[in-house]
This record gives sequence, structure tokens and C-alpha cells, in this order.
Amino acid sequence: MKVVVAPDSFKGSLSAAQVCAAVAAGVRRAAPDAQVAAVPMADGGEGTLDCFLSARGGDAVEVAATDPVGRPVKARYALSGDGRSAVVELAAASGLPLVEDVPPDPMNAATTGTGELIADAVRRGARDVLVCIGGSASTDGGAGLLRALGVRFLDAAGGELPPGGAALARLASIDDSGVPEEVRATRFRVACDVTNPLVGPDGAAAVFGPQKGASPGQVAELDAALAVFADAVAARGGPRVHDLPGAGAAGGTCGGLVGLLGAAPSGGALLVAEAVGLPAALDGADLVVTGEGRVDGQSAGGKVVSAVAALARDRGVPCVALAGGVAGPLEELHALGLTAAFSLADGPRTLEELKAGAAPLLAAVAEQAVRLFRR
Ligand SMILES: Nc1ncnc2c1ncn2[C@@H]1O[C@H](COP(=O)(O)OP(=O)(O)OP(=O)(O)O)[C@@H](O)[C@H]1O
Ligand SMILES: O=C(O)[C@H](O)CO
Repeated sequence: MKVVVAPDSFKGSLSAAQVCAAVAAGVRRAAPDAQVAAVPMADGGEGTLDCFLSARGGDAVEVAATDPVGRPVKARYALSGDGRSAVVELAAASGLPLVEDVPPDPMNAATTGTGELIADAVRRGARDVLVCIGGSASTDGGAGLLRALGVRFLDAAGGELPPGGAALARLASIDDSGVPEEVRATRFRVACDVTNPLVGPDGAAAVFGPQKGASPGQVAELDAALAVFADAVAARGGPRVHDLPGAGAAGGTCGGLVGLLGAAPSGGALLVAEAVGLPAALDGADLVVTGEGRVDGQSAGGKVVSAVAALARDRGVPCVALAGGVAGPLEELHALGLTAAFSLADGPRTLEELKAGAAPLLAAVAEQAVRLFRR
């Protein structure tokens, strides 16, 4: 029997790798001869670099980069063992927490550092780059990132715009003739943390500008500047990113990556699943065990459990979720491919007790679940 274990972390109790170890122990108790494939998962947020490195080998690479307000910052990204693929988390060099020590600068904050990490990965040979975005300090449409990769953003007089979202209001043309061949040859995929469009009342500036310190007036300015940016992308024959779901992620960085680098936005968990080789691991599987801290109706929205269940369903493999808490409605998850979900609770306990005892409790419920499927 082959069992694939592909869980998210349990927030506050176990990393995805620890969940895999606990579940594997339970699987072996129920089916000592089972072949267990552990594929720790993530949804593009916390833990994504680690799960990529555990699946693909390789190292975290530390780079001297630029933070959102132009200061030096050391940031890490993951490069696969074969050097061909990389995962870059935008929050590493362009995250809001990096600038908590200075007054907010929503108009000028930029994604430059993330572009520097990507440039480093491409220089080292990566041609498949997963960019996990969200948690940004900026609303620059990814202009800083793109500039670090060789794109020039010019005003009507042909002068280069300064960093930041506000300056995009003066954008007259985009020159990508300086983008190196190896960047053009790279496949970019974007894992977005939200599905907001680039502009408008649900757009990057309106919804996420305030948390970056933008006043209502600044939100309106940034929204108009992003519209100028999107118009300029469309004017040069690029896609229309104004209303594209997800384009507003990370202050419009997704819009920039889609518009100028041909990136494809997608739910984080599905992209991570591909990056860590889950589809291949599912070949010949008899059962998939997934899970997260709490499985509920929200787990259907592009989270790890729903992505794993959908991949399992496509291959006709039953999929069981194990979680600290399981709360309905679960119809959507079942429709996506989740066969059943079980809580690790073994009786009335406090949350603290459940978290502290998570590993043995998980092994016990995994053992019981596998008994239903063993052959
Ligand atoms: N071992 C456990 N037993 C019971 N409950 C747990 C356990 N581990 C985590 N939880 C609960 O599940 C909640 C959600 O954890 P989960 O791993 O699903 O995080 P998440 O997906 O980041 O959450 P969110 O849905 O807020 O994004 C945690 O806040 C915690 O209360
Ligand atoms: O970075 C941001 O703007 C938010 O996390 C939404 O992507």
C-alpha cells in the first residue's frame, strides 16, 4: 500500500514536516508494509521555503537586497538542489514588518528587494521561479521588482521614475529592452494571498493601502497611479490587468508580474504542490493524508487541504484530512475531492493540551483512518 502524506503545518503546534512524521508513524502501525511518501506542503505563506527545500534539496540563499524604503536588508530565497528552480517570498525583502521601525511611506515604498532576489536566482541558473506574494509594504504594482530585472519606467520626458507607487501617476512609457535574455527565458508563477483586482474599490490601494499607512487621499492617488500603470501595460500590447482576480496582491505586484513577465497567477497551494512534486508523488498512491490546524469551510478556498484533495480526486485516490479541529460545512471540500476529515481530539481537552499532545494524537488518528483503507 502506498500512502502519500501531504499536510500543511498546524499553526502553533507542528510544522508540516513534523505532521508528516507523526502521520507516518500512525500509518506504519496500521500498515507496517506501507510505502509512505512524505510531502510537507504550504500555501505560499509561512513555511513555503522550507517545504520546497525539503522536497527539492538545495539551500536557502542569502542576498544583500534593498528593503521597501531603500535601506540594505539581508533576505533569503530557496534554490533547488539542481539549481533550476527557485522560490522567492516577497515578504522576505519587501514585507511590511521590515519597515515597522520607520514612519509609514506608502507612496514611495517599493518591491525592489524582491526583484533583486529573483535576479540573483536567475543569475545562478534558475529558469522556473515561484514568487509567493503578500504581506507587502508597498503599492507599486511590482515596479520596483521589475526595475531590478531591467524594466525601465519612464515619464513623458523620457526620465526614469523614482521608486514607489505614487510616481506611476507620471508613467508615460515602459521600456523592457534592457531585460536580460535569461530573465525572458524564465517561467514565472505567482502565488497570491488574495484575489483582489488591481484597481477600483476592491483593488490593491483601497483594500490594503490603509494597513500600509495610506490616508484616504493617498489611497485615491495610489489607485489612480495603478490605473495609469495598467493602462500603460495594455497600451504596449500586454494583458488587461485592471480587473484581473489576484492582480491586486502585494500592492499590485501580481498585476506587474502578469502584465510584463507573462506570469500566471494561481492559488498558492496548487503552485506549491507542483513545485514540491506532489502530482508525481501521487502516482500509484492508494491513499492521501492531508491536514491543517483546523479544517473548516474556509479550507476550500485555495488552501492546502483543498488543493491536495483536488489532485487526489483527479487521480481517483481517496483523500483524508486530519486536523486539530474539524468544523462544517464541509460539503464544498467533499465536492472538491476530500473523502473524509477527522479531528485528532481524543476527548474533552483544552486547546493547549491538544497542541502540546498533537504529535501522538495525530499518529493515533492516522492509524485509525488508515485501517479503513489498508489492503
Ligand atoms: N494541534 C491542534 N489541536 C487543535 N487545534 C489546533 C491545533 N493546531 C492548531 N490548531 C488550531 O487551528 C487554528 C488554525 O490553524 P491552521 O493550521 O489551520 O492555520 P492557518 O491555515 O494559518 O489559519 P487561517 O485559517 O487562520 O489562515 C489555529 O489557530 C489553532 O487554534
Ligand atoms: O501585500 C498586500 O498588499 C496584501 O497582503 C495583499 O496581497
